[in-house]
Amino acid sequence: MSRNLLKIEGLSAGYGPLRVLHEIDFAVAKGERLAIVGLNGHGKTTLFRAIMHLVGWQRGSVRFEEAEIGGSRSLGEGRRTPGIVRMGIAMTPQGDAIFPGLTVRQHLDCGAYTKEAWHGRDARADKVFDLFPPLRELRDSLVGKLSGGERRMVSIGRALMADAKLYLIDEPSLGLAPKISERVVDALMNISLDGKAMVIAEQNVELLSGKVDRMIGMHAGRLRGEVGHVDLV
Ligand SMILES: Nc1ncnc2c1ncn2[C@@H]1O[C@H](COP(=O)(O)OP(=O)(O)OP(=O)(O)O)[C@@H](O)[C@H]1O
Repeated sequence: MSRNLLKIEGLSAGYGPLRVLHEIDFAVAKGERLAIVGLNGHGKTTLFRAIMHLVGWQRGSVRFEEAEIGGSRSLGEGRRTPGIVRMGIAMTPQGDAIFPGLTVRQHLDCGAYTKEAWHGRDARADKVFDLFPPLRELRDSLVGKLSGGERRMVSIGRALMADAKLYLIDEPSLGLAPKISERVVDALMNISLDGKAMVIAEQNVELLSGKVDRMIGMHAGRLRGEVGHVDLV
């Protein structure tokens, strides 16, 4: 049995004629918290979107729990987005993708996508409230009325409602004041990953430095190996 939850080999992806990712290789082990760090526009979001099968095109191998979910047409079931979510990958998209007219609790319920997650949604919501205490009070508030930090908590909380084994968190600090970003990141570090894993895409390296297990740099659609923050620019 492999200790890798996710293994990516030779992944290229893009939109129409634009190639954004170039032959990416990396793996994420069970229990690991990994950061993909790089400046805006270098392909972090596209990497997450390729894992979820949401890019214009992709080729190469993406294996999740040893099952192929990558893009080639010959690879069969499990490679379309709903199937990938059901297999156990949950993404918090960049910019939150919230619905202003829904309440906090309604958002959380949206994330309970699988049958098991839906049946256990009250207990799961309770765990999200333990992780993000301000949301407990705000459970019946419309998300459109919340602050940026509270909305980020809702967006991350929604991903935690799925019955997922791998969490992809895209730019948790985006648009937030430094203190709030730190609070959000601390919460991410407190999520228990027993047999699960988390990948965080971020451009603020300082925020994650010393907190995640491993950091890989991304530049112009290529991974640059493990980095300290000095190597990144
Ligand atoms: N839907 C799309 N159609 C065409 N080009 C796109 C699309 N989404 C992203 N791109 C292009 O792909 C490149 C990589 O963008 P991507 O969003 O993956 O980078 P990123 O590192 O996540 O940066 P950011 O934090 O700004 O999202 C950019 O040149 C961007 O303009």
